[in-house]
Amino acid sequence: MDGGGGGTSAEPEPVTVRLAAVETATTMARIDLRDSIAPHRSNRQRKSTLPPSSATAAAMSAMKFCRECNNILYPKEGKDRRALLYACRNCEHQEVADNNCVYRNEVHHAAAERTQVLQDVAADPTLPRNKDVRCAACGHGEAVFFQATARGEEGMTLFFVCCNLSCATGGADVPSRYLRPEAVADAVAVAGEDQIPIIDYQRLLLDHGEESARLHRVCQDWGFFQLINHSVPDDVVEGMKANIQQFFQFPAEVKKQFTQERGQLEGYGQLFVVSEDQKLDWADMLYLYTQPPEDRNLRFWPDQPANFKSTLDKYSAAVKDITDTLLATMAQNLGLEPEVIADTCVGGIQSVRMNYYPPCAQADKVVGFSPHSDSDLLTLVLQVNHVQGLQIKRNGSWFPVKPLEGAFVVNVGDILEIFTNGRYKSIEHRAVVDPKEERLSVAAFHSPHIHAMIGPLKEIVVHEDEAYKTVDHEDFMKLFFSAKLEGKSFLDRMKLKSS
Ligand SMILES: O=C(O)CCC(=O)C(=O)O
Ligand SMILES: [Fe+2]
Repeated sequence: MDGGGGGTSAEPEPVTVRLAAVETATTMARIDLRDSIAPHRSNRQRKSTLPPSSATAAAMSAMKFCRECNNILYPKEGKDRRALLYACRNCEHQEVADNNCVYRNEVHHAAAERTQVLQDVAADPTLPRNKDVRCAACGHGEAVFFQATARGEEGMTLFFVCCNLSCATGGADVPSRYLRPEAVADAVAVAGEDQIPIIDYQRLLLDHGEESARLHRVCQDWGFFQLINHSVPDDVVEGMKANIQQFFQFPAEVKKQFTQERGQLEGYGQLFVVSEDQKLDWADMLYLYTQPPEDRNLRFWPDQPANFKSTLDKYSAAVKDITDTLLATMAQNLGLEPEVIADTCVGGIQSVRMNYYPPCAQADKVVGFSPHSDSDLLTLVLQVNHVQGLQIKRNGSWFPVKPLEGAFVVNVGDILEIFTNGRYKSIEHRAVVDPKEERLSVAAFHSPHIHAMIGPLKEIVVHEDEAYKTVDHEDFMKLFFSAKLEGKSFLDRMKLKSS
């Protein structure tokens, strides 16, 4: 089942309904057989590329007129003389062309200011759409387009308006469903404070003394750590990053083939969309069940990029392997036989959630991923690009995590807190959004098998009271979803009153 803040989706419309402008100015005149197509340029460069100077435009559009009757001369093939002629359609006059260029189409590409574009144009259902363009400002892959005369320019201008709302509006119009005033109110710990602890996986394997003792303390004090020197091969990690970046760049119609089914989590969409008036996270996700392999529903696994499935397969196995090792070490640290936890993980459930957080010009008014704790045993998060956004609740304020290149951010989930009767802490965390750049992450959630009982391990509570209820895994998930849907703290529901 799900780890983390997973949920149901009544209307899993992806968040990518925001926009920016890409403008293409098309000036028609006489063809020079070599069309000139200027590459995309930034706003700053734009002034020098758009529009063509009036002198150039005039030269390109110069027309010839009949010296007998003053009507327009049209280009015509002169078969006898094997030459290009200009002929009058009113009288018999014709003359040999002094230049073989009869038509020239100049296309200037430039990211433009939105001087004339109405803000809701991207939502206009009557306008044609194009999915072969990519917005220079936000990377979004869908635009509406229309033709109009641009002020002070000759010829027609073809306007492309990005369908990414926050992009085109400069963030002025973040839809109200995404506005989260509470996000602004919450204090964020000042930069310069300690970072979350680092655990070296190789040292953990080699010496079961110092590093594993540190791991034990970290799980009690922080509930979060970065795992370096882990065993997932670089090519698998890099392959995973590349695949997921490519997937989220596909046009909406490609991604929508994998859309979640109503009331289900798996697939492409958003989390916990249950009603029209509900606040939404500024994120899209692709959520897949990956282990045990027989639980995979390949209908939701993208078939492009071409090696997506094989990469995720390798990634899933490698990450599960690390998780099993970490859990065995933790069990020993808790004074248990390693099998006590490991046995619950034979046939254990792993799901992978790939998170895409588009940039938002009003980043401090939206939330990428609402505060939550993960409902699993252990989560391993891979940061896909350099943009940070994960924050954990520590000493009452939000503590920004700075992921190390190639490391996993690992966190204790609710089930591990319950198994350990509260010794290990499942920490609330959230993701914030960057004003300019997209952010991507891949979270792998690990839970016991579906028949496991979820409650304090009996070996742990020999001499103490149980602080949490014991329920079977299916009831646990039902409780998780109902708490989530009612916006209640899930762990509080699992706590026994006396604790
Ligand atoms: O994006 C992140 O860094 C964290 C995502 C997360 O917390 C989750 O998927 O449960
Ligand atoms: Fe999470």
